[in-house]
Amino acid sequence: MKTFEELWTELNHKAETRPEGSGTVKALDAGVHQIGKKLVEEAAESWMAAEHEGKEAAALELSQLIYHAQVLMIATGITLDDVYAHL
Ligand SMILES: N=c1c2ncn([C@@H]3O[C@H](COP(=O)(O)OP(=O)(O)OP(=O)(O)O)[C@@H](O)[C@H]3O)c2ncn1[C@@H]1O[C@H](COP(=O)(O)O)[C@@H](O)[C@H]1O
Repeated sequence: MKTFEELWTELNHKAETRPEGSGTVKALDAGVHQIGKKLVEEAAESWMAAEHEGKEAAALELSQLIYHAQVLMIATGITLDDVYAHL
């Protein structure tokens, strides 16, 4: 298990060190357009799971939505503080 901030630290480290086999590095190389498509896909899957599949399935999809949101932030140079400023 990891927290939002722990995932953020891990993904930024992956982006900096670019380890072999990292899905995050692959996603960043694919670019903002592809990352955005995954974000929308996971948002839709979160909605469908919440409405039809129950809490556990919805939690899984939401974790993937958070992951892709963080990847999009890294790809565009948006920091946690940039986002937190709007909460
Ligand atoms: N939390 C996640 C996470 N959530 C989702 N995903 C990615 O999102 C995909 C899920 O999308 P789908 O459900 O649509 O599954 P899919 O259609 O089979 O996936 P694709 O074919 O579209 O890749 C997964 O295959 C992963 O590529 C994640 N990839 C990584 N993480 C975390 O990020 C960390 C770093 O990952 P790497 O960069 O791969 O080392 C890991 O330790 C994990 O904690």
